[in-house]
Amino acid sequence: MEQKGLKFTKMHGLGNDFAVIDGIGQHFEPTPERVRKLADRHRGIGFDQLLLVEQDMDELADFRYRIFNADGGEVEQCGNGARCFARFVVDHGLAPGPEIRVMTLGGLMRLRLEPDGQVCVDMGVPRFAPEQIPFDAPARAHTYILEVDGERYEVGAVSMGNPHVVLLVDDIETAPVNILGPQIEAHPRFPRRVNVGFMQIVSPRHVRVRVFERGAGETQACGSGACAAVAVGRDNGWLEESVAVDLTGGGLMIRWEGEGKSLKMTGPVSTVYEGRVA
Ligand SMILES: N[C@H](CCC[C@H](N)C(=O)O)C(=O)O
Repeated sequence: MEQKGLKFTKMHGLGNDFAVIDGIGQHFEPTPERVRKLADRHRGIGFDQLLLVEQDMDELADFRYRIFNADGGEVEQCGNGARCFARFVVDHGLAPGPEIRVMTLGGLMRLRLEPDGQVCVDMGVPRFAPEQIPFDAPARAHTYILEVDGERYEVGAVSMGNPHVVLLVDDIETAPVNILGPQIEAHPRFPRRVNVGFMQIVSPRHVRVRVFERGAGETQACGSGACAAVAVGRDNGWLEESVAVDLTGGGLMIRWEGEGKSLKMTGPVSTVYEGRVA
């Protein structure tokens, strides 16, 4: 008997949770209002982002990887989601793996399923030029002064395909994530808004990060935010090439050789359940 409703798989990367939808085997129109309704944690599926699997029309990649925030906006990148995307397409027989190339609005990414079940994502080259973030600043700098509600903050800014700002804090537990986060997310100097990361440096090889995500609020983990924190930290000479990043939901390993090189992120993936939604 033909089952009704949209088929989805609920997954997460360190508690950053997703509804993953096969847009090849079924039709799904990701309108902002439909995504918002599905994202509702009381009346819908509930998720931080919706990930949509599509064919890559210009054949540069194996798939097109589309990402929608809970607020309905389509965005350029999702690191934790990329790990779930790789697991999903192999588990659903859409690709043999272990290497998978995906095209996102932020560019081409290579994903690799590791023998231990983790996934390594080549997140591409971090982009620091203000116009690439985008960020309203006269020139590229290691840090900038951002005025927020009359206060001045020293921040780093970088694109991982999506825009990130990073602030240093002494103690991640007491970081003003939900006070400063929303204010900076919508700051006028970020024309496409911005993900707001808070980083405590424990050592040059170990940091703790929390992120107030653009279009989703604080999440238990943000893959591109972890990458952005390491990129800014390394760009300022505070961090070494391989860094362990502790997020609320767990840990990622980030490796970045430096300016102009690809940044790599490795971490776990979890599949929670399969479902259908009206
Ligand atoms: N909120 C992000 C998208 C999701 C990123 C995050 N979940 C990750 O793992 O990278 C943005 O608007 O750019």
